[in-house]
Amino acid sequence: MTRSALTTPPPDATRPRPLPGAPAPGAPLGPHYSRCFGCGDGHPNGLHLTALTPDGISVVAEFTVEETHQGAPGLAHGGVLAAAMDEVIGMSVWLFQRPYVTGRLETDYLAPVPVGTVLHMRAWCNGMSGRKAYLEAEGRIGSPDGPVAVRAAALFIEVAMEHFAKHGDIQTIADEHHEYEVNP
Ligand SMILES: CCCCCCCC(=O)SCCNC(=O)CCNC(=O)[C@H](O)C(C)(C)COP(=O)(O)OP(=O)(O)OC[C@H]1O[C@@H](n2cnc3c(N)ncnc32)[C@H](O)[C@@H]1OP(=O)(O)O
Repeated sequence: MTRSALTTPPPDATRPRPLPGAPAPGAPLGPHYSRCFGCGDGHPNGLHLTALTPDGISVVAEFTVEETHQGAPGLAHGGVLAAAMDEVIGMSVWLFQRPYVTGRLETDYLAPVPVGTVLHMRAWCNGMSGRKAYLEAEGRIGSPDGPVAVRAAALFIEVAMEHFAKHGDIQTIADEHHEYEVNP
């Protein structure tokens, strides 16, 4: 992965461990918000990623590239692929039970991704330091061992729940996020 210093963990970063209460290995991860463009099952034209964690600290997910995801004829749009990578990385940082947002996302496109492809994605954390989490993801064509089409590195920043309460409906957040105590 070609990455900048901004998405490279500093020497003092710590490796995350599975937290008590992490989803059981292999159990499906539900959407963090039903209207989320990436994972929401109530979104009319979102990406509808489906995901699980094999180990409580990383996530594997599948994204089926549809006609509505095209950029060039028959091929996935690069921004849509970046959104899918952002989402799977966001799902992985979600395992640490603190609210994070994307600060920076770097993406390498290695091969075109045709409509009809199931992109097998994997995201993991390379280190955490203070409010910063340094994460990485890859997307493989057709199977978990298929050719790598996309790689991403990201810096996520921990925020207070007020970050979401300012523009979102706090009751919806409370209803959908039992992981967090919501005190707007
Ligand atoms: C409960 C529901 C969960 C839903 C999850 C959904 C997740 C998402 O959809 S994320 C959406 C896309 N992302 C966003 O909208 C984020 C928009 N950005 C922001 O809100 C702010 O810029 C935010 C929160 C990232 C940082 O602001 P703030 O809290 O004031 O912190 P700030 O002091 O600027 O930065 C903290 C540290 O991060 C670094 N940093 C912040 N942004 C970046 C960046 N883009 N690149 C590199 N470093 C950065 C700063 O340099 C600083 O470093 P240091 O502590 O070493 O000086």
